Parts: sequence; structure tokens; C-alpha cells
Amino acid sequence: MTEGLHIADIVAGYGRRRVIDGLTLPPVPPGTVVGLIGANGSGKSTLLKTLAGLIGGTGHTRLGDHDLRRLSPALRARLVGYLPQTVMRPSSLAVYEVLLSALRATWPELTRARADQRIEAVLADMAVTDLAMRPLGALSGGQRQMIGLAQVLVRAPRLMLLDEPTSALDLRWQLSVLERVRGEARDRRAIALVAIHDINLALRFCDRVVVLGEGLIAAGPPAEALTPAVLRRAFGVTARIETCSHGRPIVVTDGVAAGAIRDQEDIP
Ligand SMILES: Nc1ncnc2c1ncn2[C@@H]1O[C@H](COP(=O)(O)OP(=O)(O)OP(=O)(O)O)[C@@H](O)[C@H]1O
Repeated sequence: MTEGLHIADIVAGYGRRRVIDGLTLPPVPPGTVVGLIGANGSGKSTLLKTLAGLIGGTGHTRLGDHDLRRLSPALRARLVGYLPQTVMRPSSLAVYEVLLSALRATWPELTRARADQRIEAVLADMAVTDLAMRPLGALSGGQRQMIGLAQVLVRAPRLMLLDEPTSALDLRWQLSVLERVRGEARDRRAIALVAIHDINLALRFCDRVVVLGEGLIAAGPPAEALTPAVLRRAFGVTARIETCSHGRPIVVTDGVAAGAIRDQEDIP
């Protein structure tokens, strides 16, 4: 049995446009949160959509013993949870109904009592129980983003593909949501791939990062992979890795590095 997520030689894109061209990543063990980092347009969403089976492509993508490209829709719904970059649209459905239908579509054998229990637990863990009976149309953008994540968590998938899950959230909720994702990964030995622009949140919450640019720029534990040279190549900025007063690494950006984006630097 091959545990974890294995990604090799992925080629994917849109029509004739190749966005990901032969991407291979180090194997990801169960229980790991991986931050996907890279400039706008570097292919983070494309990679997540490819793994979610939403766009075609070639290559090897395995989750444990399952070939992700050959999953039946029913098994895919159980194993893989995808949160798109776009926040859920407002509707007249109540949060509880949205979560119940996600759960029923994935685990139809669950009794109503078990389903209710699961929904209540997820809403309580995310500290949004007060939203349960509110219609989606009456929620703020950030609240809808949290319910989008709850829709993934309630199904308890082994692979969570989260495209910028904190983009609409204030400081407190960014921390709380990423804490929750990390807890899910640890408690259920699930894997989370999280596209994220905030490098300092990635440093704090991710076990590993994958930095995309024109291909793979770096991969590994955040404190090792996110060097000034990598940040310069990925984003075209000059940046320093400092240590905060609590002993944690933090990235401080100093500015845009002139002509840096296409530099061929020697990155270890
Ligand atoms: N539906 C599409 N059709 C054609 N090209 C697309 C489509 N979606 C994305 N692209 C292109 O693919 C490339 C990668 O886009 P992608 O959305 O994967 O980047 P990203 O790293 O997620 O960016 P961002 O940080 O801005 O969300 C970009 O050049 C983009 O223009």
C-alpha cells in the first residue's frame, strides 16, 4: 500500500495552453498540510483543479492506493474535497441545508441524526454555530467562505484541496480556519493542499510548501524552502527571513527586485 499523495509528471492546462508542464512533487504523507505558493498565474488553482478532476491532464496522481484520475464520481466525492477560489454565491438556502445536502450527496447511508451530529460538530469547531439557520444570501463574503470550507470539512475527505480559503477572512478567522484545517489533517490523517498568498500564514500553519513559478521552484518545510532567493525568483521581490520575538520565522519584504522575475538564480 502506498500511503499519502503522489504527484508525478503532471501536464495540465486549458485547450492548447499548458500551464503545468511535467510537475513532480515529493510524496506527501498523511496528516500533512501543504501550502501552495506562487505568483498570480503560476498555476496553483490549475494544479488544484487537476487533482480535483475538474480539468483534464496527464501524469500520475495517487492518493494511497487510488489513482485520482480514475476515481468514480461517488468515490471522488468521498475522498476529495475541493474548495474553489470563488466564494459561494448567495442563495436562499440556509447554511444547515447546504451542509446537509453536501453530506447526503457524499454519504447517503448516514442517518439524519448522525448527519445532524456531524454538521453541528463542524459548525461548532469552526465557531460558526450561530450561522446554522441563516440563509447564505444573508451572510457576508467572509462568512460564506467559511461555510464553503465547512461544506468540505463536513464530508471528511482524505484529500482537501483548498484554493485560498482565507482570502475573504479577517485576521482572527484566518488563524481560526487554518488551525481547523491543520487539526483536521492531524486528527484524521488527511492531507490538505492549500493555495495561499500570505507567506507568513504558510510559514506558521503548513508542514510543507510547494513554490510554483515556471515549474517547481522549491518544495520542503517552509522555514527551509522559503529562502530570500526563492522568494525573489517566485515573486520578484527582495525579502528577508527574520525571527520574531516568539522565535518563529517571519518573512519581511523590502521591495520589488528590479529585473528579478526572470533571473536564473542558483537556488539550492
Ligand atoms: N479557464 C481558463 N482558460 C484559459 N486559461 C486559464 C484559465 N484559468 C486560468 N488560466 C491561465 O492559467 C494560468 C494559471 O492560472 P491559475 O489560476 O492556475 O493561477 P494561480 O496561481 O492560481 O493564480 P492566482 O494567484 O492569481 O489565483 C494563468 O496564466 C491563467 O491566465
